[in-house]
Amino acid sequence: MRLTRINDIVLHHRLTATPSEGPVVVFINSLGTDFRIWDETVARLAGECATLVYDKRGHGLSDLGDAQPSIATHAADLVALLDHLAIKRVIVCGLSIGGLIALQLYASRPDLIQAMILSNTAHKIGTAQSWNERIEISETKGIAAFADGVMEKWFTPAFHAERADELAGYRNMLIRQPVAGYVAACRALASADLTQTAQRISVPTLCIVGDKDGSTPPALVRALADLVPGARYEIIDGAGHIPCVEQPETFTALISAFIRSQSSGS
Ligand SMILES: O=C(O)CC1=CCC(=O)O1
Repeated sequence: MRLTRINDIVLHHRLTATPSEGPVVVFINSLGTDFRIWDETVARLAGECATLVYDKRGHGLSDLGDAQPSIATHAADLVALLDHLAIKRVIVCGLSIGGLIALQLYASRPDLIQAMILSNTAHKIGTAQSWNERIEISETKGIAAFADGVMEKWFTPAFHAERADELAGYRNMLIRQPVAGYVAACRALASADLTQTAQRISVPTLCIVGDKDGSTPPALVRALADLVPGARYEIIDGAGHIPCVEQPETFTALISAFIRSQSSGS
């Protein structure tokens, strides 16, 4: 693990050893999570490609900074992190708000992106009203006031019934998230619309969604895939909003095949 000052904030990140060949895949986490959500994916990809995970600004161990960050601020942080690590080209995999950051990275620095994996995300997520309501409850009552509702969106009923310990742990991850960082991300989401960027993408793109995603449902992710020229669209059965946690084997198999197809050019 590394803690590095970038763009005037400390960013928490971890780069696995770079194999001599093969791409670097960078993973961008979702609202209210930190980079531990990628643990199973990173472990399964070991030996196949290098992986970079990091806690975006205001999440996990990373600082928030003084000003309200936009999606563009988050993308600029990733540009600076890649620069710091001397990484010139990546396959970017963004979950939810992480997908918006990936799209923004493409808008500002397409030269850095070899291919994109957009998991459980969309060109626009929620409405200004829905995010403002969440901000208000976060600031007045705390994240715990709506955490159970969020868990219903993140994970399927089967996960709730059969994996109670993991559910408790991920609920803890959400409610221990600093409110200021959470609210700042909600504000960034409220004004983000990456529709035009999605329409301009000219790198191979894979869109993934859980069949029971309550935050970015299949129809919304399908709409994103329809915007991106030539994008592939895959549904993972038995997953909610965070398939890398709920169905890591299927999730990794999908992205692994996509990564291999980038190396072989198929
Ligand atoms: O918390 C949620 O509802 C899920 C979510 C929306 C944007 C994001 O990053 O996570």
